[in-house]
Amino acid sequence: MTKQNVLISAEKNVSSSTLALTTIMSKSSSSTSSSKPPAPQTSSSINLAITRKSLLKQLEIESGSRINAWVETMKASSPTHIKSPDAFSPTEEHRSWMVHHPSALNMFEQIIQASQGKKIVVFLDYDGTLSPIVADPDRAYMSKQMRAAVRDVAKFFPTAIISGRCRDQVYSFVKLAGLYYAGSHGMDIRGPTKGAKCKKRSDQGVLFQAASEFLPMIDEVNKALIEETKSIDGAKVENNKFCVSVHYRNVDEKQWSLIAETVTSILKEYPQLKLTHGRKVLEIRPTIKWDKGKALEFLLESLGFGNTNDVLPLYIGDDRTDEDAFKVLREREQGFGILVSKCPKETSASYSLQEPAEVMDFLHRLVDWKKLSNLTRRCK
Ligand SMILES: O=P(O)(O)OC[C@H]1O[C@H](O[C@H]2O[C@H](CO)[C@@H](O)[C@H](O)[C@H]2O)[C@H](O)[C@@H](O)[C@@H]1O
Repeated sequence: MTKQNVLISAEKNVSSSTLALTTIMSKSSSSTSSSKPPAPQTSSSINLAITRKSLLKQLEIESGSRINAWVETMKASSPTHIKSPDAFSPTEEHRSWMVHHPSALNMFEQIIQASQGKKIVVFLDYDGTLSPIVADPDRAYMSKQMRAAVRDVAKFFPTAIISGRCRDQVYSFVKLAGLYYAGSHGMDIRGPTKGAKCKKRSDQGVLFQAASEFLPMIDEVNKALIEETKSIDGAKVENNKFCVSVHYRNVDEKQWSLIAETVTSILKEYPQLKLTHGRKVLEIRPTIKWDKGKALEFLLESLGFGNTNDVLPLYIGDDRTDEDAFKVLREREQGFGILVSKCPKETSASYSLQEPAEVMDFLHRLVDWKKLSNLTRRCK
């Protein structure tokens, strides 16, 4: 919807407010009609015109400032607007951030120390964690080396991938059967399918779907978003089954407010859906209380670690939506959140890694440590 359309719908609202106001005014004038002469037509019309004008102005300001707020957040969450620190000369801000969120590679010994007597469970986000961020979401492939690292980790530790993407899509990138997959921001969870020969792989082993009743609504919104954004150059709508992503990475920044307006005006018709921010993407999701943090808790429960301290969950992710999982770990005082980021960011994670390459190093170290400790145990 264009700005003009937003104003048209605002005007519709004003018309009904004005109508209500007219009714009140005419009621109050009729109740006093016996004692007072009706107000002259001209003054009433002038008053109404002024009220209508100021209401319209007010609505325009409110709608405009809401869009501005969205655009500001879109800019703030876009890497090009964040000053990327030089790895060799980090800024003061970055240095002090690193004090609070040190590198998980440098803190590896401490992490292992904390895992003594506990079972490590590994949770991994996909985009920006296992695969580098690229312009085309359909081509966000993970490297063979990364796949091998994840496969090795899954041999030694229960491992889950929790992504904003549709579960089947993540599986088509990762292609590893021995893992748990939680797609659509954790709303669609499937267990490992290793060894199973089933044609309908995608339906097999489904453990939980938190938002099945939203499927028709998500489909409808997806179609509306495709239709309304098709004239915006570079915009891309991705159907993630229980949620929808509207990408603006390839949209000219001057058009970002148009994207925000279009999406928010469609969502006005769907109060059961909410809008959140990702990396140059607007994400439309059901308002249910389910997120990556809930998915993490669900998976721990399914693995038999719901009510025990014998577990050390490690969650590695780069995005705002991963913060829900980092918060859960903080609240449970269990395990560690590891944020993948080159820039200082507000986060509930304990540690940091700079990029997917460092994530791969971290996974290798976990595997090497486990192999060595198994060997040492056997030799005793
Ligand atoms: O939870 P995640 O696995 O991190 O998924 C979050 C979103 O990731 C994808 O978009 C992001 O990665 C794209 C490929 O690198 C990039 O082009 C886009 O700008 C990023 O926002 C995915 O396409 C979305 O559907 C996910 O919600």
